[in-house]
Amino acid sequence: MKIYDISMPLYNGVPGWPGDTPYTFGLAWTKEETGSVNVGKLSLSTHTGTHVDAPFHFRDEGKKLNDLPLELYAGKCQVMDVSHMTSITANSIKEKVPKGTKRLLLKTMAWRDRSVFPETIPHIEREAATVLASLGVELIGVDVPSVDPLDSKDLLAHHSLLAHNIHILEGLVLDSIEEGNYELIALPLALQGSDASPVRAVLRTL
Ligand SMILES: N[C@@H](CC(=O)c1ccccc1NC=O)C(=O)O
Repeated sequence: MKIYDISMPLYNGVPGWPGDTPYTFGLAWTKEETGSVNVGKLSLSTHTGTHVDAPFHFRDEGKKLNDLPLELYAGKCQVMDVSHMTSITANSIKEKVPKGTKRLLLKTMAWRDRSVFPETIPHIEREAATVLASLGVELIGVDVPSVDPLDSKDLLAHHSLLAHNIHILEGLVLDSIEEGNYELIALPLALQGSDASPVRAVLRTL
């Protein structure tokens, strides 16, 4: 069965949220030093590359990563092309998303040059969260670093999605993925108490 990798490759210098901990990988021990093995060492933000946000990221009382069910991140999903939109509106969701969609990935194509952090991205409008919830959506994924505008302080989309119990997956790579139905697997690491986690996100055809 074909697996489509929809994760950002991680490498030294991969762009991250401005000012956040840079991603670095190197060898802590080399085979020459140990006589037997190479051993890598990572330094990274929980928001590195393709990642899930736990509610604790933007709400002190919010659930932490290990409080969230893994079922959210594995199962049937729909990919919807929104590449012509500057923001994701309630109407566009109403028109295109069938009732009963539990996981929805939005292909905005707004982050074209992945070697630099984007300057502007489309965001999800507050009213769209209400419509998403009424359709049964529990997980929303985007191919940009945030569901809010990058300079947002109130994080309206994050909060309105959470108010409807909709969880967030960010930084997907959907360039070669066509609209349609797939199986998603994007499991977070078992980071106890965390606000977020990088994931290896993949799609499989049904
Ligand atoms: N809330 C944004 C991310 C965010 O705000 C952020 C991510 C990493 C490091 C710092 C951040 N924000 C403010 O300092 C998001 O999850 O889309």
